[in-house]
Amino acid sequence: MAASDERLTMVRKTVQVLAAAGEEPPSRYVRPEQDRQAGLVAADEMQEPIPLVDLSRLTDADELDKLRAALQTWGLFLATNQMSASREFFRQPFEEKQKYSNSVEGKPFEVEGYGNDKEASEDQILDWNDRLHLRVEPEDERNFAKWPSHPESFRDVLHEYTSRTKRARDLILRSIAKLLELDEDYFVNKISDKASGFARFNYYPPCSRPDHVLGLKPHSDGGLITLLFVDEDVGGLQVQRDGKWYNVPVKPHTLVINLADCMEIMNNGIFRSPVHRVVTNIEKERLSLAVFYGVDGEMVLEPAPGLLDDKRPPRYRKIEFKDFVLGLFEHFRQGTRFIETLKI
Ligand SMILES: O=C(O)CCC(=O)C(=O)O
Ligand SMILES: [Fe+2]
Repeated sequence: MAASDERLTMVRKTVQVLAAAGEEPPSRYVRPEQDRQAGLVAADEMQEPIPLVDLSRLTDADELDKLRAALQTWGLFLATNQMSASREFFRQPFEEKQKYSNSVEGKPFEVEGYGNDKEASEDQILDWNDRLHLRVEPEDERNFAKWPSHPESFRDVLHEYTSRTKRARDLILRSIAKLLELDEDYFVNKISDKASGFARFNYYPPCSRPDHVLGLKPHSDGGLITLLFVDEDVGGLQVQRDGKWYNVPVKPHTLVINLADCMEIMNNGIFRSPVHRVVTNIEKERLSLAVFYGVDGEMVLEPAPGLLDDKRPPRYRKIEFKDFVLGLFEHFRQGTRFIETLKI
């Protein structure tokens, strides 16, 4: 094994451990000079705020209009909901969290579990976050060995929460189909009970150099839609529009819902999957819970035929979902977007 391969299979320290040591972020986390010059944390406040959509009123025309406006402008919107993300897991001692680790020395990296994102090359700039990543869909493929048993309520709360987010997913997919004048069930019928769903608990410790590192690098999510629950009083999520960064407002008991790349392809780019990032801060830790809903493993991704005609040709190449996933992870690590390579 080459020396560099050996280094990559070693278990990396979590960001939480680095932050607790109180040192400056190691060079592997520092963004390139050109990113830092632009001011890494800087973003504008939104002039017109993102609409707040009431999920229980999406049958009304005015609520649907709000959804359209939000998707056209930002690709994401806020939705009222209730659930408090549990901090308790990340507050436990390191050894306790390691029981659910995604990287055990000498074994291949696992997609599910606690730890860092996979490090695929030495030039990959790392993100200032630790995460717990768990499959929630299909329900019969959940790997409970990776689901924390402490706090005791963790499994029940996540199960309850994701049964609600799944209902919200279907409601939103139907509303988007309506806006596009497709059959209301077009997107819902494209996926089955085998469609994927992952919960990603992101933990961002305070960082001594917010001007040098990012909590999460610029990216768009890969699936259909993402339902994101963010910490009540700690901002950090920013969304890009026309090359500029904007702070996404923090509202208690509210979800941020954003479209993801598969949805952008399927709606032929009418509604985009927004590029977003997370910046760090010196004082406060931050937690978020993203539930990513995707499609079936066997699916072929392509723009909905009902949206195409002579004047509206397909803007994306057809691709099998399994090839899409491979491209997605490769590009995410490099900080680029695979969907760009599919544009016609
Ligand atoms: O922590 C956040 O606010 C955003 C998380 C995110 O974008 C992701 O997990 O893909
Ligand atoms: Fe994201």
